[in-house]
Amino acid sequence: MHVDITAETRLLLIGMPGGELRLAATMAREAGAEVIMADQPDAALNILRGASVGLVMIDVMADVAGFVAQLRRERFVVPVIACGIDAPAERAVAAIRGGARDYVPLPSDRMMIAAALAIAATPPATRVVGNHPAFLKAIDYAGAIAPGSLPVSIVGETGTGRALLARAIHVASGRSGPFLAVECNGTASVMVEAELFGHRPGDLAGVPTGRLGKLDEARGGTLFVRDIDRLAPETQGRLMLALMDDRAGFRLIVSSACDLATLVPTGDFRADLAARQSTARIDLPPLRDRAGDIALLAPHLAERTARIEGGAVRPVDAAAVALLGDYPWPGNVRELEDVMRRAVILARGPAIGREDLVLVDGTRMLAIARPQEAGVDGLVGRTVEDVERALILRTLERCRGNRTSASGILGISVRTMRNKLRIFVEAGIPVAPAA
Ligand SMILES: Nc1ncnc2c1ncn2[C@@H]1O[C@H](COP(=O)(O)OP(=O)(O)OP(=O)(O)O)[C@@H](O)[C@H]1O
Repeated sequence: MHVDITAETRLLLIGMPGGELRLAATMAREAGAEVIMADQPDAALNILRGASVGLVMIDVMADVAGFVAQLRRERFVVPVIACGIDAPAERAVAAIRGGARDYVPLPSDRMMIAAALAIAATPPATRVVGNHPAFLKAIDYAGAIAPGSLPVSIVGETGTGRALLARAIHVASGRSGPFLAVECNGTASVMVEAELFGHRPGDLAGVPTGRLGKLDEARGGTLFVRDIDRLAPETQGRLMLALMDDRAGFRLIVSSACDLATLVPTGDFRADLAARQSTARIDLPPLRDRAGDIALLAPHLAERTARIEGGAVRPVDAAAVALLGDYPWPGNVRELEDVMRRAVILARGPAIGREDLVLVDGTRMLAIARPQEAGVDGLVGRTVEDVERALILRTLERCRGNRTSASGILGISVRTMRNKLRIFVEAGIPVAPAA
């Protein structure tokens, strides 16, 4: 089972009292997992109003759709997974249609259920792997500023390990409070506001109850705001006001795709918030710029998934590492992690080999590998313009339409890239849609 539970790990389980699920949850809790239990969706909502939860698991026989609808009404952003023991397939389908992110069939053995719940409620590993000089510089700096409460911004492309580093800073800081995360990218601003600031009873139409915001809940701990460059201007203002209050009592770490200062002149980001948050800025390099780290990361990620999700722990052979090093990784370490998760399942031999490496759409990495011998000779006879166009389109395709990653690989600005693509489109040449 893989669930991206961002930074929080507290698991809320909704299951009938006396049922197998509840008994297993008690066992998982006794073994040290952070599991909160509720008998009914209503009781679960009450818990959510007062405490942050990273993941909700709900018995598929409960009213999943009704529960998810109420979560939306109250603007909660939390993944909901339906689960059941020998449940009929229609219930699972209905749960997904009702808004559950996934359905997880649980084993019938109570010990096994307890183990599955314990995994879901285990904090993600904070081991940070890599030894490229630019990466080490970032890690050393993070270690140096971890103690205390200096505001930190972590700048890097998606999947470069920004959340992992934020958590590592929190752990190294020794702060006793919780580590809580708020996601800005792809989350409606009303939802982000509710997550950050909570609301009082009656503030939301049709919702008589109030709810605690993460700003209050993070007291004594760390609040991690992911992709803060996507935060709406009004919310930036509210956040800045809250931060000016001396009693805030939490450390704010943010991640963004670019240096916040560069967004100030265009009016996309508040100057005061950018300045405050840039007290310490850590730049995480994209994976393609530290391809040497793949030799360390690939086996680490394969072993981690094998241990968490089950599967044999196999080494990664040298040819596979070479093939991985040849790919541009638009999704960075997260994408590599996903490739290794599939490889753990696919591998049959003594080691993970090239044939076990598959992209998200099922394309084998071997099939798209750059022919090593083609070289410049193969280009003789073609015009520079023609070769440039082919290179741009192919790189864009490999980056699945992501303009920023493709232009980074090509060493041109996003603006130049967009201009070129516009010219291609005008000439009737098909261009991969923006990711
Ligand atoms: N240097 C690293 N060592 C070990 N694991 C890593 C490293 N960098 C990233 N990971 C793993 O890769 C995955 C993605 O990392 P993370 O969530 O921190 O990325 P991110 O930059 O916050 O991106 P996004 O916002 O898209 O999630 C996580 O599972 C994380 O544990």
